[in-house]
Amino acid sequence: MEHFPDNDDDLFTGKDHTPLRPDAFELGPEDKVKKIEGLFSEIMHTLGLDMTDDSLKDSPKRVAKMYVNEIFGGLLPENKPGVSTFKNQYKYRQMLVEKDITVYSFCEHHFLPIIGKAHVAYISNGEVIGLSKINRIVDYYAKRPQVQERLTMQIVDALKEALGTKNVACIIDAKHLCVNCRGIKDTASSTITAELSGIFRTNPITRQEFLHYVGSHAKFD
Ligand SMILES: Nc1nc2c(ncn2[C@@H]2O[C@H](COP(=O)(O)OP(=O)(O)OP(=O)(O)O)[C@@H](O)[C@H]2O)c(=O)[nH]1
Ligand SMILES: [Zn+2]
Repeated sequence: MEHFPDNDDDLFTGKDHTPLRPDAFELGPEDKVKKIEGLFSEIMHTLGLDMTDDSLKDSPKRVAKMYVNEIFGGLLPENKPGVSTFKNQYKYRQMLVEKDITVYSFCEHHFLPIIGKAHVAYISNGEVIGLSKINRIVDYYAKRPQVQERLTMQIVDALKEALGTKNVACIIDAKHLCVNCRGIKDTASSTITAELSGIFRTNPITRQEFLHYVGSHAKFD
């Protein structure tokens, strides 16, 4: 079955995709920490917690710092990793796959963790990228309130832009704690998303080669 409609999804749009307000960066990181600290203290107080308790009193500040600088640090453009490329002087013409990249993200519906693996592939158009930069791109976009579909597309878009090729693919297999530990409480299920661009979308042999390397049994055609 064809899952990929023939539209312009191979084109790099330059869009970030995360729904940010135009004034998203009017407050600097330090002011954001201060504001979130006050708001989170209010949440804890409302839950009935004694905010003078020695163990609890610094939690709002801890949470605020963690939100702004750590788990949602990918909302700050200055944290976007530099992805300088260099010439493919070794003339390697085959697929490169960076597999089992750790994904720690947070679901934007419940603000609970999404934990899994990303597998990323590209075929060089003359430019190559340092391997660790692929992991860094995954981590940058993961550190936002996310849905897995958008995260997968952002990784592919960022690599298309950096490498100047549309021959990029990403599969993410992740557990959503909002599904595992609350709501339906299904601890076994995980979610697979696949963004396949260029030849990974149009050529079933290239697609199967990628799936073979990452050990996926999923069928895409
Ligand atoms: N498409 C998509 N859905 C997600 C993702 N992460 C969480 N969700 C789902 O978002 C949905 C939110 O549904 P709602 O009905 O508004 O929220 P809810 O009442 O908390 O839903 P339940 O989890 O079913 O209790 C849930 O079905 C979640 O499983 C994601 O990355 N992608
Ligand atoms: Zn959720």
